[in-house]
Amino acid sequence: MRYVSTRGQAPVLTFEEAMLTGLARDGGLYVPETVPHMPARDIAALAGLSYEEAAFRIMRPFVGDAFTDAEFAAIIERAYAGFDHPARAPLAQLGPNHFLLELFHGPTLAFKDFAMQLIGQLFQASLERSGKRITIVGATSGDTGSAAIEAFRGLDNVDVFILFPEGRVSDVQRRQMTTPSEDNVHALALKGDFDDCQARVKDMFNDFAFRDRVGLSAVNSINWARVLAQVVYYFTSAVSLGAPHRPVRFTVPTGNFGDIFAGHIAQRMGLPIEKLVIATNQNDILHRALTGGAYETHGVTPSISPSMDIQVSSNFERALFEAYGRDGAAVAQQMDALKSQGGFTISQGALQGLRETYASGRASEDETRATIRALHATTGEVLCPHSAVGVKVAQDQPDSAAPMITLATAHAAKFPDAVEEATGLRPPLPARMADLFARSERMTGVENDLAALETLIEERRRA
Ligand SMILES: Cc1ncc(COP(=O)(O)O)c(C=O)c1O
Ligand SMILES: N[C@@H](CCOP(=O)(O)O)C(=O)O
Repeated sequence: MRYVSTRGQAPVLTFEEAMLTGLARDGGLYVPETVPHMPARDIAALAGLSYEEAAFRIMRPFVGDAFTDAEFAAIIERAYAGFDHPARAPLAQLGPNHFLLELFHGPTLAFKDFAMQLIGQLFQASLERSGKRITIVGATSGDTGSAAIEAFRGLDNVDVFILFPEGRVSDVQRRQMTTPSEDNVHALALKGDFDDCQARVKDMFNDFAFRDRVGLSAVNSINWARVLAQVVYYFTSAVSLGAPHRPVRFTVPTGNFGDIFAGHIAQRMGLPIEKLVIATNQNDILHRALTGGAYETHGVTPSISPSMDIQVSSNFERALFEAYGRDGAAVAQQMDALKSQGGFTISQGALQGLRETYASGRASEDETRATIRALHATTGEVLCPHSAVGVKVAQDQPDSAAPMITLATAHAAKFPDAVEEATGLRPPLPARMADLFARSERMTGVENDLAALETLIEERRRA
C-alpha cells in the first residue's frame, strides 16, 4: 500500500512513512494510492465481531507490511482497552429511523480518542523499532489536544506541543490539556483562533530545516492514520443496522473534515452509504461551499460548539483531490488561492461530484440549544453542543428509507455551561476525572508568531 500527496509533488510513501511524516513536503496531505475494496460478504461478516476484531479486518489492507498481523492486532487491543463501554462505539435510538453513534466513551470523552489511542500505539511500536525521537506539534480547538496528550504523555522518545486558541476552549478541555504533569507535555495558549494554530503547525512543516532538526510529526488529521482509525465506526454502526444489505446515511458534526472524510473512505471501500451530511455551526464555510460553490473564509466566530469553530478545513483538501479526479496541480492551485485570496471557486464538475457524496446543513446557536433541550426532554439523552448540531441538521434532511446515524462526537460533560443553559442540568464528569478542577494547571501563553514558536519548541524539547 502506497500513499500519494494531494498536491502531486511529494515522494510516494509507505503507510509507516506517511504516518511519521505528517504533512507532505509539497504542503499536501497523504491519501492511499488506491482504496482497497471490501466485498459485501466481508462487510456482512463483520456482524457480531468485537470492535477490535472489526477494526483489524477493516484497517489491515491500508497498513501493508509495516506490522505483522499479530503486532497489528495487539496494537488495536491495547488502543481500545481504556474505553469505558464494551461496545466502544454503541448506538442509541433517537427516533423510528434515527440513531446516535456515541463516540465519547474513550479516555478524554471525545471521538478523537478512537484515532489518537491507536496512533499512540502505532507510533510507540514504530519508534521502539527505529530508536528515533520525534517532536509532535499539534493544533487544537479543544479535543484533539487533550486526546493527543493522553496518548503520548510520559513517553521518553516523544515531546508533545499543543497549540490551542487562548480563551476559546471550554474549561474542561483546557484543564485536560494543562493538568498533566509529565515533562514531555507542553500546552501552549496562542493569541488567535484555531485557524491560526493550524496555520502555524503547517508553517512549521513547510520550514524544512526546523522540521528535520526537531523530527516533526503530526497528530492532527493531517496524519492519514488519524483518518484511517475513524473509518472503522462507520462500518460497525452501519453493519449493526443491516449493511451491506441496507444502505444507511450519516450526519457528521464537521470542522476540519477528517471525520466525515473517513466516512467517504468507508463508502469507497464498499459500505453502502446513501449520503454523508456535513453539519456545521455558525462557522458554516463547508455548508456555504457545498450549496454555493464558493469556498470563502469569513473569519472564525466563537460558538457554543467551540471544537467546530474552524474556517480553514484541512481535510477538505482530500475531498477536493477526489472531486478533481486526483489532479494534484488543480488542488495546489486552489490551496494557493485560499492562502493568498482567502478563498476559491469550486469547478462545476468537482461540485457535482462533491454533491453526489455529501449534503450539508447548518445549525444556529439557538437551534443547537433547542435541540439539546428537546432531545433531553423526549429521550433522556444529554447531547454535547457539537452532537446537537449534528442531530438538528439530520432532522432537517429529506425523508429516506435508509436509517440516519448521527455521530455524537463528545460527552456533554466537556461543555457543562452550554448544556446547563439548555437543560438546567449540569452533566457531571466521570468519576475517574472528578478531581479535574482541583488539579494545578501548567501552560504557556504564546504569540501567533512562527519564529517565536519554533524557538520555544527547540528550547523546551528534550534533545
Ligand atoms: C467534539 C467535536 N465534534 C466535531 C468535530 C469536527 O470533526 P472534524 O474536524 O473531523 O470535522 C470536532 C473537531 O474536530 C470535535 O472536537
Ligand atoms: N476539532 C479539532 C480540530 C482539529 O482537528 P483534527 O482532526 O485535524 O485534529 C480539535 O478538537 O482540536
